[in-house]
Amino acid sequence: MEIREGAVEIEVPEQESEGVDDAVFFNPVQELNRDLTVATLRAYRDREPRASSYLDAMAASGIRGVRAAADGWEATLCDTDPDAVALCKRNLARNDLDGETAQRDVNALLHEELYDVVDIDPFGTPIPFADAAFANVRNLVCVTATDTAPLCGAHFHSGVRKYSAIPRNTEYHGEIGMRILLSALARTAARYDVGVTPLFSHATNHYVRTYLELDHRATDANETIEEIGHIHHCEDCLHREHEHGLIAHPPETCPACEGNRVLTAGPIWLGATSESAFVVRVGDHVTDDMGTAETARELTATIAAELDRPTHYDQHRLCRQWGVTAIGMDDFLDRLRAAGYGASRTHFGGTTFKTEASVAEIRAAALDDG
Ligand SMILES: C[S@@+](CC[C@H](N)C(=O)[O-])C[C@H]1O[C@@H](n2cnc3c(N)ncnc32)[C@H](O)[C@@H]1O
Ligand SMILES: [Zn+2]
Repeated sequence: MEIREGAVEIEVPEQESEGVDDAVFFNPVQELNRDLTVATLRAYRDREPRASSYLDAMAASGIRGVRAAADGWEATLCDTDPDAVALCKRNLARNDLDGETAQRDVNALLHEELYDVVDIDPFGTPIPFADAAFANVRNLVCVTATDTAPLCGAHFHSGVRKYSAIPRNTEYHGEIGMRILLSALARTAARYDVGVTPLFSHATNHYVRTYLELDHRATDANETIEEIGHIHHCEDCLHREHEHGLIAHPPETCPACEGNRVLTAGPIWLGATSESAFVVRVGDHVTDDMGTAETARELTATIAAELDRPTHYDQHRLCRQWGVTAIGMDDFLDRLRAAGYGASRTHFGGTTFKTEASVAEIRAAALDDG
């Protein structure tokens, strides 16, 4: 079956063959992820014009690598599966594009060749590929993680094992998952004296995606580690606070309600998960030939406007807690702003928001009886 994505035409396995064990993988639902990848690579080239080589580390049909090659990247498409590599070759040829292919374990390839950009898009967790990527790549590491249940704390022990961190299943679990992933990636990079700056990160129910710019000095790695710490969350009143540092000092009781059901998550990434100006550029590089252009533009606009805070709130969850009726989000955010607090929507959900106000301050500012 042929499909068109962006500027290229790609042969992909028939959808009916999904149940066939050895079919080359293709997921049409990841089109948004791929469109945003193309836009991010364009924005990144504006930022770092010397970056030219792109490794599609787990290529499957090769759709990412082919789209990057069509945009002028020197693309290498790697997969362990010989059928996938054969399909990658056909898809490059179908679009008259040059590009290398490699039937290799990408961890081995990364230790032999130097690339400016690597795209890690595995089944489940990316952690088995993180060491080779951070030890060897020059500029940018793009990562998808589809194991959201371990990341968010829904599969607690699996999360602890894979990410060497304690996740917590709070009402902002999507953000916890993103920050647990960033923490594990940042700590891995630091082992190679590499610092990371998240340029753009987004989360859906199905996956987390992040783009990390690398800096190759020990001092950069030290600065990265300073962005790591812990979040303390009260299950009784939803108060939360954070502290930087690798050692956690959880309060014995909640400072807001004095309850004793305080959960601690970490080590977790507390720094910015995206760079706002860069995300605006990503949105500018979304083009009308992309099937998800509208969604991609909306998502980048929302993320670019998000306040830089380590957790977010959900108005509906708070209102349930307080036994009051929720109001429209615009009104709700206006009330917070009128009371002097910064407030923004987030991409984690339609009723979610970020603010520096505490739960008690939000209640006072946003409730009619406040
Ligand atoms: C989720 S799919 C990739 C999807 C593809 N990037 C896309 O956008 O459609 C994961 C691929 O990784 C390949 N793979 C698994 N382990 C690998 C390894 N160690 N090195 C290279 N490829 C690997 C699998 O054969 C599979 O084709
Ligand atoms: Zn409390």
